[in-house]
Amino acid sequence: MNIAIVGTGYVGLVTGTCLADFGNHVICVDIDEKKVEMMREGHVPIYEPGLEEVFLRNIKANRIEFTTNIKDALDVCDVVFLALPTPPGEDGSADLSYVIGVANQIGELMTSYKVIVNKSTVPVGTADKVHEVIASKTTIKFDVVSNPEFLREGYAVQDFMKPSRVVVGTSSQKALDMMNRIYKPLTEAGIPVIAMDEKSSELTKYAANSFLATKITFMNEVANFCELVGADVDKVRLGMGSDDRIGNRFLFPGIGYGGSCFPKDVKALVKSGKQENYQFKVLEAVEEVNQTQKVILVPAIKEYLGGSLQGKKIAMWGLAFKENTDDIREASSLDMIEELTNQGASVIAYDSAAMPNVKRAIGDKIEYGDDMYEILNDADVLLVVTEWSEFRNPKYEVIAEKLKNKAIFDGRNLYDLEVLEEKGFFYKSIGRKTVLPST
Ligand SMILES: NC(=O)c1ccc[n+]([C@@H]2O[C@H](COP(=O)([O-])OP(=O)(O)OC[C@H]3O[C@@H](n4cnc5c(N)ncnc54)[C@H](O)[C@@H]3O)[C@@H](O)[C@H]2O)c1
Ligand SMILES: O=c1ccn([C@@H]2O[C@H](COP(=O)(O)OP(=O)(O)O[C@H]3O[C@H](CO)[C@@H](O)[C@H](O)[C@H]3O)[C@@H](O)[C@H]2O)c(=O)[nH]1
Repeated sequence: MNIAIVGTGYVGLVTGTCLADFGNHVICVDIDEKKVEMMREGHVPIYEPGLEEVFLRNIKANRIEFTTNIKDALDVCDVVFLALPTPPGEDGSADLSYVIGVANQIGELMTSYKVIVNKSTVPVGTADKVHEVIASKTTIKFDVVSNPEFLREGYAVQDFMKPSRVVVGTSSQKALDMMNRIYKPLTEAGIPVIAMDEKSSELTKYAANSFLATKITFMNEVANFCELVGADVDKVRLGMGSDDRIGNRFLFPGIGYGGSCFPKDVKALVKSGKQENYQFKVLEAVEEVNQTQKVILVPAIKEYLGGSLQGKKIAMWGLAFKENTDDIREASSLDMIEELTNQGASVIAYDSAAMPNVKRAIGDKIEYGDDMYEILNDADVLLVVTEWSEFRNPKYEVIAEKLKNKAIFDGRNLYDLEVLEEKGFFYKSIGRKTVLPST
């Protein structure tokens, strides 16, 4: 099948590359000329482990091409996926201007029947809006489908190739048949395609992300309570998660959820509720708790350092919102940097992937280092922010030798309490006993 992908970011490029790998001919469209040029030259413009190999394989097989001209794609493709940004507007609702803008272009330029598939995360009713916009520009037949994407950054290719399900929202049997053809390689591997109406499909995406954000936030509150009563959240997590009605995944407490999706999607669902005079009380609380959780270690560092952060130097391991990505959107690192520097501390950070993005965002507000151990020189304490594997088994002797104080504040619970106790560190993590040095 000939497939167009409009918007070649995380979702679009992964979708396009994987659909090409299923044997389709894919044309990727993006307005960013630099990005298109890079892709034409065989470079993946985003940091996504595992993507380059599949990308290059399909370029070599001439199954994927790139253009800035949407007309080129519309002339030859039967199915047009929209993978466009839907950032939060000023009031928290999803900004649909990219999606509606491209819908207008499609209406003006299409010359034959098309299935327009919306992969962006959009509020309930967007498929109807897109339908209206296109229909106002053309008399040619078309269908609009909602097909939300559930991939995670850092695991995007495996999530696309082996999702737990594919959700397809459409009221057109013809469009559903085409979607079933596209996803046949997945259904043949036992992955269900769940068909439903457009609105239910659109809401499924927000409900899934909001539920996962709630699950994490609930565990963060349990962790905070564990600290007050002397329980260990890791044990509570195992005890709870073994009940398969609860499940072990997304129960890891930490320094709040970030990224380009959970924060914006929770906000957008709260806003959609308000527009219907409905108050999502649980989600409002989730947002509030998450904001506090992101900086929860700052007062602990301040207390450890004698009640003031003025003139103190904090070494930070990790800046990305999670491991395996260079993405810093809504990353807890940024909230902590803001809070620490506002209180007079300086920060020196190391992250193997996210430093260029942080430099672009906040420049020399902090210092950067190329070596995870060198940034510890003369720092007062170590703050672990992202769960990159390279931080999991560090050289404790080097940390102890370089830091002014043998103190680690860990937002990801990476280390064993017993090991840190034996090594003589002060060690504060989330929802577990604080390890105090014996002397
Ligand atoms: N990033 C994720 O992990 C993820 C996962 C699931 C769903 N989503 C949703 O998918 C959508 C896209 O997210 P993303 O992270 O891929 O965004 P992104 O910002 O990485 O990519 C969007 C791309 O669209 C391009 N673009 C903008 N306007 C355009 C236009 N008029 N024509 C052609 N291209 C245009 C941009 O240049 C950019 O390359 C959002 O709604 C997001 O919420 C994202
Ligand atoms: O047990 C957990 C799991 C995650 N997180 C945090 O939650 C955030 C989001 O993590 P993750 O879900 O792995 O990353 P995303 O790439 O943002 O993926 C989410 O957002 C995407 C965009 O909508 C969806 O497609 C995915 O299904 C959904 O998992 C990060 O800050 C993580 O550190 C925790 O604190 N504890």
